[in-house]
Amino acid sequence: MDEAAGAEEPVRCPVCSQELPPSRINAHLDRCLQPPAVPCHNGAPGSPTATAVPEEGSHSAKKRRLSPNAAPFPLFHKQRPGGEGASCPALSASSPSPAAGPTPQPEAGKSIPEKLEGKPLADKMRPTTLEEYMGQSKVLGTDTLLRSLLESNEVPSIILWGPPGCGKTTLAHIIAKNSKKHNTRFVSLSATSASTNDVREVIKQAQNEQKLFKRKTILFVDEIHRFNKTQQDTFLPHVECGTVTLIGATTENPSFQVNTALLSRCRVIVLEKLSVEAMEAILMRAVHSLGIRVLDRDGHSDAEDGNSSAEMPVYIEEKALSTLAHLCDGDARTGLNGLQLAVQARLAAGKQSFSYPGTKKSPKSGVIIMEDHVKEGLQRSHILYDRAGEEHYNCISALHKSMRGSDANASLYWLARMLEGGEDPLYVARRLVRFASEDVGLADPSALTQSVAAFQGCHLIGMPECEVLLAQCVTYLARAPKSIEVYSAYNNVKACLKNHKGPLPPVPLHLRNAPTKLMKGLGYGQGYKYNPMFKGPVEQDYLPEELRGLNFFKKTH
Ligand SMILES: Nc1ncnc2c1ncn2[C@@H]1O[C@H](COP(=O)(O)OP(=O)(O)OP(=O)(O)O)[C@@H](O)[C@H]1O
Repeated sequence: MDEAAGAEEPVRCPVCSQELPPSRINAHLDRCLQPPAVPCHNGAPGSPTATAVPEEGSHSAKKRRLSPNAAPFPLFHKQRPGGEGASCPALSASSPSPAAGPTPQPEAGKSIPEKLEGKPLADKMRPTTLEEYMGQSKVLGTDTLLRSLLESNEVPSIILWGPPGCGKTTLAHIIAKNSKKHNTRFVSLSATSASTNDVREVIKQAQNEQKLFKRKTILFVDEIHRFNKTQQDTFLPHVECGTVTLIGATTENPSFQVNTALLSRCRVIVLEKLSVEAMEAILMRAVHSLGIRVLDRDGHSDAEDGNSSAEMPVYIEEKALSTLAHLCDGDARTGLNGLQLAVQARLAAGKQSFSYPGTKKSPKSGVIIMEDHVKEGLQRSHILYDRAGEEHYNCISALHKSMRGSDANASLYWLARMLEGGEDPLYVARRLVRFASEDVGLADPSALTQSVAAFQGCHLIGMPECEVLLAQCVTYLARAPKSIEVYSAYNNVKACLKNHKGPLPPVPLHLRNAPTKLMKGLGYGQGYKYNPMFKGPVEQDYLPEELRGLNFFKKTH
């Protein structure tokens, strides 16, 4: 450490937050770490809100082993929830985060119900290595930039942008685990609940860590788009000077939601919805980890029937896994939670004898999870409504037709089917704007105002609050008088243009603007009758000569 430079700037004790000259910090730290607890609080017990655990074998780790009852050292051991120094829920820092632990293995000796206890299956199955991380080969494939940066531990500041459950948090944890090998701290914040002070606190600790132990800090900010401009600005200088390496995760387009200055200092990594194949691999890994046997179409199990001492073997149809992989819309959390619910529900139903349909195989005894059970295991919304598939189009069509038929009741039903199924409210709102013009049209021009307002309202407040805005607008549109006059007339004009043979007729000279002398000389604007100058109706043609007499409002298809 540069002592001379440090002498000018005091450093902060990560234990008690006291500011000290750098020359005194080591002695002070030794005192702070002495067992029994030496009160070195400066009136701010547990004030640092982030926690981290030291590297095995590091100086501080050894100290901790020597003094198990030492005063809380929030930088170096996990805080107890609710206890003194309990961390802000928005904030956690770790080396051994759940993700940084060992690869989830079938917990030997435990029954399936026991394995399903506690944390959600999706959390238990969170990959801890790039090898276990499925899909996303475009950004993480063998020859990609990100992969080589990660392998050389050159982690740049990045923004991970992708839909829910596609693996943003998981990737951040894998990066953290990888960096841990190179003596880097990992701190995570959730932008939904962290305050600007929390951010400042993390940055102060990162500065101290750098000064005292030359340790880098990776700061993971989940849902970074939820931070306001001031909060995002707080990171800026520290990202720039390398005090923290920022990994932000967002489901929203960062071009709109992340400050331009911050964005320009980060690489944006676009993660995609997980493919069905990746989902199948994720589910298969979970099924194997739980010790569930997979039955193929012929009723063959991937484990020998007689080789297990399990009292109640659990089977799952291959088809059920495939359906789950299709229905969860590339969201691994939804898929794994759906699997968990299906298994738990079938376990609760108890052991049964079943013969596998369509085969001559002898009946099996145990628990079987079939396609229908998996659908039940998924949230009901995911069964009723497959956002990516046909149901999306079926439901929007049903909504449109119900409103056109002025059936407010049915309209609300289809609206709810979509929203409860996780449809993007802005997609529905955009369709309503279109409907207001296409089907209500001039019979009630304020329908357009209503629907645009509903769209903006949805944009402002998001789900679930915006559902009532959409319900109001849908009811308004269903009850409104209908007119397709403008819609049909415009279609007639488009058809006329499309079917026109030869060059399009020129704009009549009298309708042309004549801003220059030359144009005037060419006859532009000549003979044009300026309507306000006339008391009564003005006789004047507005269509090109060859189209005169054509009435698009009357013309039928
Ligand atoms: N690429 C992947 N490979 C394997 N498992 C994955 C992958 N992506 C996600 N998962 C599983 O899904 C769970 C949820 O993923 P994760 O928390 O990383 O999603 P996310 O993109 O951060 O979602 P959100 O935006 O909702 O926070 C993980 O715990 C893990 O079990």
